[in-house]
Amino acid sequence: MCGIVGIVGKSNVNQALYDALTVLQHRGQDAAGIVTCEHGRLFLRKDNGLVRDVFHQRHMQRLVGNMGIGHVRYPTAGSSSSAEAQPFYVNSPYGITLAHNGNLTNVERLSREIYESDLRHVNTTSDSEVLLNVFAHELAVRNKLQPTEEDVFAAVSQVHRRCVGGYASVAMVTGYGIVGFRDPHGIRPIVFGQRHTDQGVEYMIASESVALDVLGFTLIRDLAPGEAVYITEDGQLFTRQCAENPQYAPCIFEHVYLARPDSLMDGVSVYKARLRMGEKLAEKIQRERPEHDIDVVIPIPDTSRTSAVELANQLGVKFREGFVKNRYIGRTFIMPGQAARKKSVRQKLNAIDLEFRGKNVLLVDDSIVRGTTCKQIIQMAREAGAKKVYFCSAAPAVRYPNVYGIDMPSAHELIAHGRTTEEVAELIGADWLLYQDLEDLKEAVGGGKVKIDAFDCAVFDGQYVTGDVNEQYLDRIEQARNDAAKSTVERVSAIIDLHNN
Ligand SMILES: O=P(O)(O)OC[C@H]1O[C@H](OP(=O)(O)OP(=O)(O)O)[C@H](O)[C@@H]1O
Ligand SMILES: NC(=O)CC[C@H](N)C(=O)O
Ligand SMILES: [Mg+2]
Repeated sequence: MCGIVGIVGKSNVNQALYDALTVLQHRGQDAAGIVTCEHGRLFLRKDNGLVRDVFHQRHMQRLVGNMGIGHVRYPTAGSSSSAEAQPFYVNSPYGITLAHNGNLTNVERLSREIYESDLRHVNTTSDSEVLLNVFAHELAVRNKLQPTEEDVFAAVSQVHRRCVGGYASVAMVTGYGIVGFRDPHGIRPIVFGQRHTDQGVEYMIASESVALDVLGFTLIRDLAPGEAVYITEDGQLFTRQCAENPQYAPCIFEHVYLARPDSLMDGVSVYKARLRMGEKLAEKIQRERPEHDIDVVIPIPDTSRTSAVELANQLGVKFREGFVKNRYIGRTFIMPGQAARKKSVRQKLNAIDLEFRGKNVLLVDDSIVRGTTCKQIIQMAREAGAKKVYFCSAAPAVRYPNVYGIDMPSAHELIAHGRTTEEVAELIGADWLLYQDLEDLKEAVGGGKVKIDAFDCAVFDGQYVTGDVNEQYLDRIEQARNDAAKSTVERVSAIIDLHNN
């Protein structure tokens, strides 16, 4: 779940891209990049780090041009090296740059095809560079000096035929325009919008609607699964369904954890979905423990707050902020290694002892993935003097890897994999543990005003919507991307810039 943005404006777009990336920072903290285009030339700055650390004034001054794209990265393939920061660039045809959120599941086959049939060279292990090369090849075979929207949409259609997995992407065709496209299952989110200026209408494509809001753009809509939007450099907008058999299956985990609550995603308010998750949890507690002895409900900041407030309301139990979050520490779950993740939970959250002393507390989190957060938090609650510590998760047990753009490649690193709820409760040290039911989560997200009846819920039910994910594939990514394997890749790839391991 990286963050992507593209803007076709009427004046320099560098500042707007930067601002949008800061709003999307929660989607990726490892690397950031912006490329702009002026008079047929590209200006690119990308590196490892947070947006505020990657772009200094001297970079911003050089990023000139009225159109550009940007990216914040949370790696799910290859390494975290700055060589794999995005946007990626290929010089032919036209000079194309691309930023990608998601993960391709047939990247090995595509890499072979690109080399053997398309005669293209890819130098990194990033699936996004592969995606870019497939798109570039499909545009190149149209054989046009000046590509039209028809050519761009035809290339996207071919991308859909060849690529499998999750991909929401923006690509800039130098001197011509910006195209946004979404995979035929709509797994990863992407929206577009517009704003009126004295010089004319400006367009923006982004991962989440919150980026549009903050920059004064109004949301036009989400891209449908398989659909593409193309905005020419002079501001004409075209949309086209480019997939043969699109099927809505957006990733439900966006609503659980990934997205900001103030985003509207596929017409659903993430905030409202999280409120409904709290409501459903309360109903489950009332069903299973009508005689509960909970004195206080305490959220684990940040993401679980919304569900926890509603849960407390419905139960009629006091809601208290028992943990204070250090606002200068980022999200723990999307940090690259387990050592960093473990250390930052303690640095990030501190307990207000008075809220725990002598009480039966119900701690609420949005999800339990590796169990890094809840184990430490439960211990902190006990040290703060809690009598009993109950724990509930607004999402069901995460038991299966994600292969579509969330870095959970290894089933064995998931605390609930192959374990019952009672076993997990014991491991994390909770007196009682309650998970949301999957049907309730689906209802919470898809049962509001806008009805969505299918989701990608693979991390909860092991059903992979693209139909190509089998045991061998899962074994391969587990070997390549478990925490131990990743740390070796990181050490090696940090040494050289253009790397090819
Ligand atoms: O079981 P785990 O592997 O620890 O993962 C789950 C935790 O990680 C996330 O929090 P994070 O700190 O990333 O971000 P937040 O501040 O948005 O809650 C999520 O909200 C859970 O608290
Ligand atoms: N989280 C993502 O969307 C990652 C995009 C891409 N697969 C990468 O690793 O850079
Ligand atoms: Mg959290």
